[in-house]
Amino acid sequence: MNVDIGNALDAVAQPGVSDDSLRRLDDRVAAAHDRIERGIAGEEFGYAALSLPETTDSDAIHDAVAPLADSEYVLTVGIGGSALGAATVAGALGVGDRAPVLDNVDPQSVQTTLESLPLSETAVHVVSRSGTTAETLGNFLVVREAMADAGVDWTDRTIVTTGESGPLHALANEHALPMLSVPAGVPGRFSVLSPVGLVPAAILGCDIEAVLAGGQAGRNALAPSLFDCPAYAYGAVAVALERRGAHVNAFVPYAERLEYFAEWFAQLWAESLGKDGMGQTPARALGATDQHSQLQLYRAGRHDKLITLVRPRNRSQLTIPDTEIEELAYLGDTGVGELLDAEFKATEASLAAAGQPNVRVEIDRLDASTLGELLYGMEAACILAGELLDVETFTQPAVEWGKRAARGLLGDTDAPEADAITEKEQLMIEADCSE
Ligand SMILES: O=P(O)(O)OC[C@H]1O[C@H](O)[C@H](O)[C@@H](O)[C@@H]1O
Repeated sequence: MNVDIGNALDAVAQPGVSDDSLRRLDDRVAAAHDRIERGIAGEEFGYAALSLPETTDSDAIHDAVAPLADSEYVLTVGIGGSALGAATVAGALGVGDRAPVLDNVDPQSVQTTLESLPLSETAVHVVSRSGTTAETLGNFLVVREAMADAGVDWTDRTIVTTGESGPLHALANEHALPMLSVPAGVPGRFSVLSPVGLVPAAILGCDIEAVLAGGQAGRNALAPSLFDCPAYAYGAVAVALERRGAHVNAFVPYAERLEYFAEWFAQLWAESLGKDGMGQTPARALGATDQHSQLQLYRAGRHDKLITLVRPRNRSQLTIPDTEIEELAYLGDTGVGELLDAEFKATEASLAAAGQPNVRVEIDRLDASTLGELLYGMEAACILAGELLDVETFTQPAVEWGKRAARGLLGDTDAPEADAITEKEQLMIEADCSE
């Protein structure tokens, strides 16, 4: 993974970072790196995520999924970090269409997904560290019922990844289900390089060892200077730009297989850094598609954004045939991939010409190893950013209030937050549809 921060310098962009600021910031990066290395060495909560390429036991994953190796599909039932990692890995490795995810409680979507799957050929991967997340457990109970209705013994087709205790752990024990662990000390959004993110890919025959090797390459690339470490360069520049007014991070992969990666990054960045009145709002986009929608805002809107452009340097080609249409002759005999690369470079230059700060994140080509390096790099960048912002990177207390209010609405009497719902301030504006 390489990172080009040239278009974030104040010679190009406003807000921008000066050479002097980068050098001063690098002293803080060195101190943060020491803190991170101590956290990794001590297997401290959160920092333990950066040991996963070493601590994840891929043999244990293969052993656990062996009974499901004949599956044509893997349905992941989870939410947040317990679903996005799996979707990101499967999508990036080209098996996303065989690895659907139920990570929302939308009845139409759940129904449509279940009706679309041959449940007798589908492995179900239920993922929840706590084992109590309402959306995940609610969906799982629906999936289990659908399997029974289809005459499928759910215990033959279900694998569980969960914490060391809790209702899901107990259920797996009760029914002798294959079970793997959400690594202790690793928040869900940082757990992709563990069974949480790797089980579906393993069932579908992907090279999870190569993903972990890529993660290890990311581990080896950590260094006490942003000028020697792409991940730290990205994290440090993102913080420097946020401090100068870039309160949005528009994350734009130029590879369709990285579309879920943007979703994964959005949770990682928002849930880790959105604290104490700080944090960049992730905006997910896709190149080249969103050049025809959001680019207008990115180029001509407020200078309150960092645009992160992600691309593989090498990609497959698909020849565009010659055409008799004179105005389109320039397309003839080029490749679709070549067109996408041209649009990437043009968009990058367009943003720079408008003084909008942007950073290029590049991998050689999109494969299992570079995916592992990219995931690891963004995790390390996020942890560094958390150190520089001095926030609690690995917790997410703000998400708990709404959960309690929802449970209160559904009858959980220990949740006074629900009262706020009935006491809502109302000013209803209604259309007058009378003729
Ligand atoms: O894995 P679980 O315990 O089911 O948690 C699933 C998700 O929900 C929580 O609310 C957090 O926001 C996420 O960081 C977590 O990944």
